[in-house]
Amino acid sequence: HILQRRSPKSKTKTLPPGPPRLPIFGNLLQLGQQPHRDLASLCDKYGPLVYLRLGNVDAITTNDPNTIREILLGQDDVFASRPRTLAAVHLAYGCGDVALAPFGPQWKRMRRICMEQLLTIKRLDSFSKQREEEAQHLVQDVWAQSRTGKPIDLREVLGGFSMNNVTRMLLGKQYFGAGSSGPQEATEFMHITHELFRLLGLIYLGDYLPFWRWIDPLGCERKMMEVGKRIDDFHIKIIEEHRASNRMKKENNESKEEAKEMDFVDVLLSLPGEDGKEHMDDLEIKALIQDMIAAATDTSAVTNEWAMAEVIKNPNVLRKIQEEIDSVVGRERMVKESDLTHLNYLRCVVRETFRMHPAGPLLIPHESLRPTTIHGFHIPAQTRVFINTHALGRNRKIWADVDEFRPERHWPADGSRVEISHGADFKILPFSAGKRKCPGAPLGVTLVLMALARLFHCFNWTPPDGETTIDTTEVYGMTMPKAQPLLAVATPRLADHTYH
Ligand code: HEM
Repeated sequence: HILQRRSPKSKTKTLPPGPPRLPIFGNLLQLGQQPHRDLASLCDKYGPLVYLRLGNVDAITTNDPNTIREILLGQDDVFASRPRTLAAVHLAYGCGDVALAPFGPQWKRMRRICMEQLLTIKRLDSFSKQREEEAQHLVQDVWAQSRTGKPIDLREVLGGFSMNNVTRMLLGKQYFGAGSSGPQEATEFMHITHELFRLLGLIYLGDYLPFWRWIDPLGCERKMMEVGKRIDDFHIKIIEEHRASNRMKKENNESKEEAKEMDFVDVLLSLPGEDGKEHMDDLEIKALIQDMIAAATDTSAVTNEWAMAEVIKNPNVLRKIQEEIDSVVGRERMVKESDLTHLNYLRCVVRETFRMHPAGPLLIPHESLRPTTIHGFHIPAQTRVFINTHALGRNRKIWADVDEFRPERHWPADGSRVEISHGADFKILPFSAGKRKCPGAPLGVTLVLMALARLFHCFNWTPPDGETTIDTTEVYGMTMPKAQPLLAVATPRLADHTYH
């Protein structure tokens, strides 16, 4: 399968194998509505490392653990950049954030703020009470809905759980429920966030064919600008509200210095800026607010919905999860965060969910900073890298019965604690690895385990009346949700007093 290709700059170098391409479009038209599946078929046909030409952009894709390890760890310094896509420019403050920023001093500074100021163990611990309240709110919401006997929309319930956890930590307020500033603001906020994910996930032709931007028949770029502006209005309002509340606190001599009282926006407002400036630029603060909301909410909500869908489809798995929680926690109290490390079978369920439904099916695309070589093949500078984690989890060379949801396959022979966020073998990669790996993995894992533990401990779950199974069709996006929201019937399984 090794095709000799000539790149304009390096006439004799051999690019990795890949499909034949059309003039101008290259291989663009070979990617359809499910690009992760199209890219997987190309790996089946051409091998573990495939070269594509997408319009005027060089690209590679892989679903192979050793190649992924080489890209993300072995050559981390070459592949740690991001492409400046139009969505990133219009929706992430000109790539001034962390997640979509090209490699360089600005990304390093923003990433350091994330790691050393926002997502520290101490800071995350300081929000454990809020997370506990949100878990209780989730159970009570489902309990109240279960009394009607009607199917519950789990997408709505789990989306609210993730969003509330994130906004309480980030903004100090709940968006859905008693602490909300009003249903209209919450709905608008949720709507605009969904629109943001949709646009960030698009493979927009204008990124690959410059002439396309002149035509833009669906008005994509205009839409990106519109959404970017509406989100910016939200961020401006958030910052103004915080400044006003801090001024009032100062006038009343109240101090917010205790770390446990500071939400993320307060922390950012208190940090010095670059080059000796007293404060960070508002643009940087807005970009970080944006990243925290975008990176934390949908990823955990989508993972929870998939886990619930697969478990409801597999009643044996549900029974085993419940047996484990009953034996570790009992039936007289709710699951607490400190229980989560002891729920090894549930941890296998989450690992299996990530194998089949990774929240970032192509991670966030990486880009090479300079020319390099992988497995002897030439990779030009500025090559876009699609690490196909969806296809990695379904790679038949490394997994058996890939379409079966079987948590037992992750059970460690020595009975040790099941690791969710990383694994040396690179056979699943839910949070990536290397310089760009997810800095929110510990929080993400906690949000996922907690919601699942509570919902499986407190309720029995069945598909809606008349339906024997759960549809697991997916729809491609930056995170990849089920095509249809998950509906299921909940029946309380603990004594009434336990729920209050
Ligand atoms: C189940 C939950 C989550 C999953 C599955 C997940 C997964 C990912 C993945 C796959 C990436 C891309 C890595 C790469 O391109 O190599 C990423 C990046 C990122 N995630 Fe998460 N994530 C989750 C939760 C969170 C949370 C809770 C936060 C923060 C509060 C967060 C913040 C970020 C940030 C800032 C980046 C960009 C890192 C960079 O480019 O330097 N994530 N995440």
